[in-house]
Amino acid sequence: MSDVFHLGLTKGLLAGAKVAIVPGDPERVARIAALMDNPQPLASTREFTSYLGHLDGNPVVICSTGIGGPSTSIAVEELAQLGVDTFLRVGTTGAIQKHVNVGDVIVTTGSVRLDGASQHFAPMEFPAVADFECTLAMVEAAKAEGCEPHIGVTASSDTFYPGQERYDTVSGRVIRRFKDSMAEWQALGVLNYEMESATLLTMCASQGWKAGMVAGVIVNRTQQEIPDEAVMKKTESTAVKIVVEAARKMAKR
Ligand SMILES: O=P(O)(O)O[C@H]1O[C@H](CO)[C@@H](O)[C@H]1O
Ligand SMILES: O=c1cc[nH]c(=O)[nH]1
Repeated sequence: MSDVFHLGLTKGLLAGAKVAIVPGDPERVARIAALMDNPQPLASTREFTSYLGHLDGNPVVICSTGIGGPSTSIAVEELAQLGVDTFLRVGTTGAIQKHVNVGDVIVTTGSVRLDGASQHFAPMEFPAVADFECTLAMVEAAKAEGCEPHIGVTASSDTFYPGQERYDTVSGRVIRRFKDSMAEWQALGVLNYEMESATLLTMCASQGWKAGMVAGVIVNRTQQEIPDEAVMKKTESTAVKIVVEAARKMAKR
């Protein structure tokens, strides 16, 4: 029987893992686990697919969050209930700065809280900030992988379309709040859009857990809206290698 409400996991299944890798996409979980020793599937419920793997003998759990803050908040809370205290998100992302290329990697130091879920954990004045050690581990792993990562602020939105100011929709419009919002984030030096880091980083920073975030750039919004499949696969695979090496380092502590 599961020890938690949604994930279908028990403390025993996690074998004492303190570090979790948390991608959005459930299909990414097995690909991450394949880079570890003795990968074992654990559970699959709703958007939450989980595996256990080992890095230098240390257990690391991989569990997908699904898309967006609400399901991310469930995955993070239940993994913490099972003893995890360090969360490394690996995702895909849309860059908004001209100098950030498709195929590049972004390590997030903090997120603009364009979500709703993070406000259930801390008031808006509280920063969605990444843990320094996790961030350093991500940056060092990226460099070891031969990437010079972009390091900075991410806009993290509850919605893929209006919150990221996309007009390629059926209605072709966004509400006033988001009109010209991309230009504003660009002017403020924000690097990219994704959908889970505001929730993850706020939850962890406000509860004494560690969290970091790395993402592979699959589109640049100043150039194109639809990603190329082959480029997307390659970029995701680079980000996955980086997060596994960062997890190796964090699991050694
Ligand atoms: O690739 P993942 O981790 O799902 O991350 C990004 O991709 C999804 C949107 O396509 C959102 O979850 C966003 O944050
Ligand atoms: O543009 C993008 C690409 C991936 N994920 C997002 O949330 N936005």
